[in-house]
Amino acid sequence: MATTAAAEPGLTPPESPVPACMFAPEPGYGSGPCRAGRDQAGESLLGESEAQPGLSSKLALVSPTGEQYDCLLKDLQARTEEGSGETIYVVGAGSDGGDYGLDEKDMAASVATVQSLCKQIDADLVLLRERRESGGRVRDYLIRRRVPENDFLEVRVAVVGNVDAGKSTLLGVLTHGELDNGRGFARQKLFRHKHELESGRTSSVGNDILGFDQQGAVVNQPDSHGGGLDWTRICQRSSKVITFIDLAGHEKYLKTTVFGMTGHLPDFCMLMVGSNAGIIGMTKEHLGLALALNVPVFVVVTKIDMCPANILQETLKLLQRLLKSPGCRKIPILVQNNDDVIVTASNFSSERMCPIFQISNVTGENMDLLKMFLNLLSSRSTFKDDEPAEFQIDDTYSVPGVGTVVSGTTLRGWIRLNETLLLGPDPLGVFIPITVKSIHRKRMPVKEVRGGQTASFALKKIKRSAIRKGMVMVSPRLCPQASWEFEAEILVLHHPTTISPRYQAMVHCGSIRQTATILSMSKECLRTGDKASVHFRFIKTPEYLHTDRRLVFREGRTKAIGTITKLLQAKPQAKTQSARKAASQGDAANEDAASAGSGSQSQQLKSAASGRHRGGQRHRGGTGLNSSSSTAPPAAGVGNR
Ligand SMILES: Nc1nc2c(ncn2[C@@H]2O[C@H](COP(=O)(O)OP(=O)(O)OP(=O)(O)O)[C@@H](O)[C@H]2O)c(=O)[nH]1
Repeated sequence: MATTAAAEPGLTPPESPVPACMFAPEPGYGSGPCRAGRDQAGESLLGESEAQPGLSSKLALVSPTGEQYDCLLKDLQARTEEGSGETIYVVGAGSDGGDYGLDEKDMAASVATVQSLCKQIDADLVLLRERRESGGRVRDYLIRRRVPENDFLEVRVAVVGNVDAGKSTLLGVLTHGELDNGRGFARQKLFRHKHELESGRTSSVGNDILGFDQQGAVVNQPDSHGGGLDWTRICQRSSKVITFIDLAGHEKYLKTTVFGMTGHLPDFCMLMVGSNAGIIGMTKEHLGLALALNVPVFVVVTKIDMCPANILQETLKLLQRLLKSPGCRKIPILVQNNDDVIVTASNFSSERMCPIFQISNVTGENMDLLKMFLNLLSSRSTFKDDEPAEFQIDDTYSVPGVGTVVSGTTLRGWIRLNETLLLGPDPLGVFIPITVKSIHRKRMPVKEVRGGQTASFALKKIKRSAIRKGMVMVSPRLCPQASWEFEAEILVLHHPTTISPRYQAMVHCGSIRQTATILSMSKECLRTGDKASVHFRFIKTPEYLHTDRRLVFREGRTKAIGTITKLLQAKPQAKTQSARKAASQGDAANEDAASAGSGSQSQQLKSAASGRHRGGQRHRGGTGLNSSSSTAPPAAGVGNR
């Protein structure tokens, strides 16, 4: 990964930054799914008649006919669905090539129409900006659907960057609302481990939340005594919650950082760069990782309060050069005002645009722009109501008085309280039935979660030692199968010599993190820059995989990225001692669950253990049964800081 991002600086001459206005948001009614509605509605809607302007005109919202109104409504519905519950809507700018802007009367009539549309879909309208164009005023609105009580829109942002770039400090400032003193004051509130407090280095994957209300105001309020955050209160008051996945900047913790980027499924990646230090250490590595996983990146340049102007300019120049280089192919945009925020946020999920913020955690300069941008980000995950549930586990806990708790991300479908899902695969590839005892979203008890949302589940009658990161809980409808072996198309980003069969490295895929051996490949050997189809085999336990999922394959300085193309069932192999041990532990855990289970659940369990839900076969394997070292989260906190 470093190679993709790293090799190019110096090759591409620096160019002047692209102005944000080149990417102005599309007019509220001029594009997108409305087209279908318009086509159905026929020519009369598209065509501009003397009596009634068409939907592509800037006057479309002034006094639409019934038919036009229905079409506008359909369009808005589709757009809010696509934007996971929200969209940016422009009033006063048609897409018919006419001049932009409305006079006061037409603007008032148009806004009344949009308000009426919003009422129909139970959404609110928030004015983001108003500008003057040749024909009058143009306004950008945020339209956000109201969420039911105890629900909120969720966006995950991975925070990466080199040591001392100011990651933890920025999160402290954003989530606690107090500026830093330049000597580590703000980050104190976030540290999880004693050694992190002493060294100031982040070593594990941390979670912090920032809530926005329907109007876009931050709702976080640290309590006046301990300075802690009441997550439940934040979630109850928020219509959108940003979860920051705070990842370590030090090379020594790169494995954890990769896990955070693959396993926690971020919607976006916030790459932090210290303006005085520039693009050093792990910056390119982290950028390369985000690119490899197709996660859109925005950059936050910190410490502008203490950086001489010429050094800041140099850092920005190198950053833009790096982002534009053939390995990245991004369009860097320096965000300088509210207009730039709106334009970049509306186009951000396109993956190509890369907004750059310049902030100070000490003076708070430009912090409002960053907050506004975060409020406008929409989740990239799409959700279909009828899909079978799938949840990937990224951590396990033993919570006193509660029992075994797993945290992770719901990939699709609904998961409801007291529902029975299949948990697995164990070292034998078996999935066992498991009942969801309670559900928390950001420490808040809820009755259900759906695709795209992170959650923690307290599970009935299972020991924590029987669960490991990378396992899944899925709907029985999926009849899950575990795979020991798979094929992937991979690209070697870096290897000091050549890779050949029998080479072993760590595969990261979602929350799966396990060493795999290369059994065969479509080329004799692979060097940096080579692409090939490669046949892998896990060394410890089979895993639940999907085709088309991205993976990262790495060991030391060797890095490759790829996509799974085929799942393979392996032939049985002689059981080794470690496999026997793992199997016996697995069986013991299953028996625990079985003996504790009652009635139909034990029955189901028997059928599962007898191989009904068994994927793969009996194979050699390691102890696989959880060496997870996570500790119980404090109090009711389940799965989060
Ligand atoms: N003057 C100034 N100091 C800052 C700013 N941001 C962070 N700092 C200081 O920079 C130091 C490092 O900040 P951290 O937030 O610990 O850096 P980090 O990127 O989280 O580092 P790791 O956790 O080790 O990856 C701390 O002493 C902060 O007080 C800023 O904008 N201005």
